[in-house]
Amino acid sequence: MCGIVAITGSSNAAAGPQLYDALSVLQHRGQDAAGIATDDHGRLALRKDNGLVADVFRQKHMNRLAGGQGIGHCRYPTAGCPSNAEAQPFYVNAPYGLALAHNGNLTNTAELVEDLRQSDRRHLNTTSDSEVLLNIFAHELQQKPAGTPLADAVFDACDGVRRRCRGAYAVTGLVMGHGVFALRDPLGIRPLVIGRRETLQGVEHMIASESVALDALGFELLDDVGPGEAVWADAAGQLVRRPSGAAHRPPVPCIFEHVYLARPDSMMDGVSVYKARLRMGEKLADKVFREASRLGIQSDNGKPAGIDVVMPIPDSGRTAALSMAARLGVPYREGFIKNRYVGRTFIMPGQAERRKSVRKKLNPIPLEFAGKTVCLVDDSIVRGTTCTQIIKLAREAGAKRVVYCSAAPPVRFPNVYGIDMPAPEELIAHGRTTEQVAEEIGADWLVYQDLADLVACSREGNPQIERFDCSVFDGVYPTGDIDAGYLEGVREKRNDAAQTAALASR
Ligand SMILES: O=P(O)(O)OC[C@H]1O[C@H](OP(=O)(O)OP(=O)(O)O)[C@H](O)[C@@H]1O
Ligand SMILES: NC(=O)CC[C@H](N)C(=O)O
Ligand SMILES: [Mg+2]
Repeated sequence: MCGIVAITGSSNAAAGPQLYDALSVLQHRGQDAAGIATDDHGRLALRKDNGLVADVFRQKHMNRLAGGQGIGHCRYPTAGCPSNAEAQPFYVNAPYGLALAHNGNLTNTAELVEDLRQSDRRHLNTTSDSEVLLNIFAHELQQKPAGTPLADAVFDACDGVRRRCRGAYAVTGLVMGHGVFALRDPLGIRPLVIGRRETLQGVEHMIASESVALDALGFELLDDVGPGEAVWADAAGQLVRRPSGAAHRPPVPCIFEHVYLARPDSMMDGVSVYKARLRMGEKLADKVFREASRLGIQSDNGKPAGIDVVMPIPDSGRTAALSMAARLGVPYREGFIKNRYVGRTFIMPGQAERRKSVRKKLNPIPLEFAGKTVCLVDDSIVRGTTCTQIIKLAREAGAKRVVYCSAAPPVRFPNVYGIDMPAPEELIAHGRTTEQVAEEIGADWLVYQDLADLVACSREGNPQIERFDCSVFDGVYPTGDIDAGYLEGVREKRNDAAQTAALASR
């Protein structure tokens, strides 16, 4: 995942600062690089670099990011390399001058690179799949005869992208001197929402990965961009939408957005992430009741499975822990305090950095642990970096027993749609039973959510969604183009050793 955004509108005299604010609200989606491109009366202003939003943009950059429309991106690298050359937005000067920001991963990049070089005679300067996507779009737009109304030409170019590109893509783009566009892949794997704001000067539109960005800037959530849908918005406040043939079908969104990636205060495809996480906690409590009775776990304190307290693993474990504690009828306690200046560890590149950061990020309050059976609740266990260290900390702080609960099922399969889980052997649950994972992480008892329950938690938010991308849990890749050879290629290119080497040479 990455965060993407676009803003345009009649009264929008200063898109730059607003894009900056939107990106800081989307920071949790990508901490590695950030960029903004604005249309300063037909002249492109672009600033991008590795780093957090607050570090990449200095006042002098903001002064240069003038103009009333533009796009922004914060990056979590999941394809190509972590160099600042692959920070986004990408730009090509023809036709019109185009900039593009992408969330997701293409799954046929190698073939597209060949086509772009051989048939389309286009130059690619990086290893980024997003640069490929921009060049496909640019080539398709270039094919439209002069005089075609621009929104139609952009929509036809989006048809071309859908025809040629496979995988997951939520896109915002800027057509210099004209307007902004957005596109979501035919399954709608990655999220994208449209917002609208009315001012005395007219109507403005914003398109963003998550609705929290709209909230923060005072835009009203109009709708989600539908699966396969293309959207055009211009400085005159016009919004035009072209649903794809598949748009009347519900999306197949990535369920991991609801588990971990998205902020809880976001709405995605009609689902409140917060409510979905509350339901996850309730279902997890039900699973604890079921498993405790199946395994005959005795209680020595009159509470379910003898659990004295429920504690969240900050931040993303918090919502599920809250409702789980209530359902179990057990006190909820904050046993770990988070250092607010350390970002998310899972989306950091490189395992060494992630491991160091967990300890810098979380510190226990010993009095909450001494002599107790503690139930630690996290949203998910992926590589096991967080839980292994946390359980050790809980024991050092005096916990008598550690029950570890994951609001998501075991993550056993790689992700190919824009989450950095490339190598199955790096996933702690890969090839291990729940009991073996418990032993590996040092838990006395480990409880995972069932997949059917997780899906039910998300579906309850929008029953029209029939299917989610649950590939990291069940190995079913909804785009239908992923085979063992492809997965092996991803593993080879992006395993931890390969990424550590790439980071060292960045
Ligand atoms: O098993 P692992 O490989 O450690 O991955 C899972 C952990 O990583 C994430 O936390 P993170 O620190 O990224 O973000 P958060 O503050 O939003 O919880 C997630 O919430 C889990 O705690
Ligand atoms: N996670 C993402 O959405 C990444 C976008 C793009 N594939 C990149 O690696 O830069
Ligand atoms: Mg976490």
